[in-house]
Amino acid sequence: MDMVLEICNLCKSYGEFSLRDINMSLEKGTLTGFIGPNGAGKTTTIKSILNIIKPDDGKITVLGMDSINSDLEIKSKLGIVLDDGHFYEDLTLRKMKNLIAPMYPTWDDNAYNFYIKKFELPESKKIKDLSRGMRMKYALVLSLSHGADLFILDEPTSGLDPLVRSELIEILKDIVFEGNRTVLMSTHITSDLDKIADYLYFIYDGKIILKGQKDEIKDQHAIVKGDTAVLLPDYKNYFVGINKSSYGFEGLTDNKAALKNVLPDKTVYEVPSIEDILLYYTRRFK
Ligand SMILES: Nc1ncnc2c1ncn2[C@@H]1O[C@H](COP(=O)(O)OP(=O)(O)OP(=O)(O)O)[C@@H](O)[C@H]1O
Repeated sequence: MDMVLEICNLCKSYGEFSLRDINMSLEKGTLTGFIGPNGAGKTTTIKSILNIIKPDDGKITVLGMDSINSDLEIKSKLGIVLDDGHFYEDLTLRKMKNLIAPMYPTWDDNAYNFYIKKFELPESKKIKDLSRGMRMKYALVLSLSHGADLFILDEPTSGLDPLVRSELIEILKDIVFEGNRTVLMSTHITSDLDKIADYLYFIYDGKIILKGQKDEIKDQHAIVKGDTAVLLPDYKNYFVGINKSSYGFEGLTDNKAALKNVLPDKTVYEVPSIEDILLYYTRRFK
């Protein structure tokens, strides 16, 4: 398997918060969703990958290179979209491009012109006059024009209206489509990942508590509903969490196959959304 990012035992502490033994591997040509509640450690992990902050421990290899020793070479091959955008606000899109292009030996002006048109960006507007969605698209155009192999995006869809969000999601889908480019994106908007993610990493309080192929995770879990009377005494072993009421129970199982053997047919099993999974795990660890 061709790995474009490998994180081994990454640790970083800020006072009471600790990122603990984060391990992550990204396979070329895939899109990985990095999810978790506020303050879980997503941005800290991403900033460690980008060598913006110094980890206390661990090793990060990006595109086969050490993240600290090969910082500049790695940056030239990354597409980065962070919340605190790194553009000169008073420049127009065209002027900003003219400033950035010479920094990349691989810059492709035809690609730039193609994507500027495709994403319908107004080149003569100033950066400060762009909407949030336009900024995201502009950052992606620049990354695509210098031939980035790995796209690292922190909350790219937050604050965007549903139409612009779905447009951006289509763009990200296209980016990985040919199998040569890889995307890691952190997000709170899990419905976006339901549509496009190949892999998921779920971080909670500085620790990865669930990871794997999205389809496998969804297949292994189920939202289960039924009459409380059918629950066996050891039912808790099968559930990540369960809510009971006078109408019956609803819970998330992390072992659908085993539960189906012990609970009767009239119990209902539904495919969980990523949001369901995130909520049940967050409540369990709270
Ligand atoms: N420079 C810093 N100094 C001190 N504490 C920090 C610093 N940066 C982050 N933290 C703390 O580290 C923890 C993790 O923050 P981080 O930004 O990585 O979380 P996150 O998962 O990206 O959250 P969100 O979804 O809200 O963006 C938080 O408790 C935060 O307050």
